[in-house]
Amino acid sequence: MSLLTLENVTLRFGGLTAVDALSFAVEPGEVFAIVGPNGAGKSTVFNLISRFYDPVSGAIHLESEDLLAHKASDVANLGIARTFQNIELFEHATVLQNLLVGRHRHRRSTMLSELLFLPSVRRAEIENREKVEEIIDFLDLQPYRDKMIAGLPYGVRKVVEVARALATDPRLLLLDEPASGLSVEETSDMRWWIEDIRRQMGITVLMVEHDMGLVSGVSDRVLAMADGAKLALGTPSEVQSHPAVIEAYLGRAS
Ligand SMILES: Nc1ncnc2c1ncn2[C@@H]1O[C@H](COP(=O)(O)OP(=O)(O)OP(=O)(O)O)[C@@H](O)[C@H]1O
Repeated sequence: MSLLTLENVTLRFGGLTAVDALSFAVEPGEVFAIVGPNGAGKSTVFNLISRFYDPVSGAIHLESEDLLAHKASDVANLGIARTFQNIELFEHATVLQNLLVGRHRHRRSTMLSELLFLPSVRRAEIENREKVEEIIDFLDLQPYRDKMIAGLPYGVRKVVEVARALATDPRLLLLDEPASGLSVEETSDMRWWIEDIRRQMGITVLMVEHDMGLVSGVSDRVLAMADGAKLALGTPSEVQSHPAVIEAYLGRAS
């Protein structure tokens, strides 16, 4: 069974059809990229999956779970985590604190049990700390562990955002332009992080990305969109050589 399925999903902003009868499925364990010119509808697709927007028609499933029956606040509990195009972290908190916030959904305690600091609360706290330390090590964030986000270089913040998403223990990780604003070297590091997240953590990755080097290097399959609709779907090389894709990019450039 596919991990994520979109069937005939349409979303309009007033008269503009931002996503137009779009269907695709993401298989467990794959890295799946969505590419397309500015305004193609890529971020809107992420916002639909995250339940920020309600489609006017169509269906979205996480395995057999009807995502449209859930609110945005349920999405993390279902196992979907995301990063944002414009990094969204708590600026005046440390890396460690930001990651612990990411663990929030794993807190099953009540306020009373927390006040009494019951053994179950203590155990959960230790488990959360261990998980967060594991992610800090995994993404080489040890040197920044106790640093405030506000003072960190942009490239490090991008990695912290990925770390915070991983702290929720997702089955599906949505990365919104993971390479935007990164240097060539940082983009290459990001490629290896994505590869490791898939291979070592077994997490399925769905990303929106403009950097075709990163997309080709790390993706199993690519969906190319324009004007809210599917232009092509296949391996990176199939999609890059697809006439409709070439036309869409050259058309916008000219
Ligand atoms: N909240 C909104 N209200 C109105 N129109 C919107 C809204 N969000 C997006 N749009 C429009 O919907 C279309 C798709 O936008 P979207 O941001 O999904 O594109 P994108 O492919 O992610 O572009 P980019 O690569 O520039 O981020 C665009 O025409 C955009 O102007």
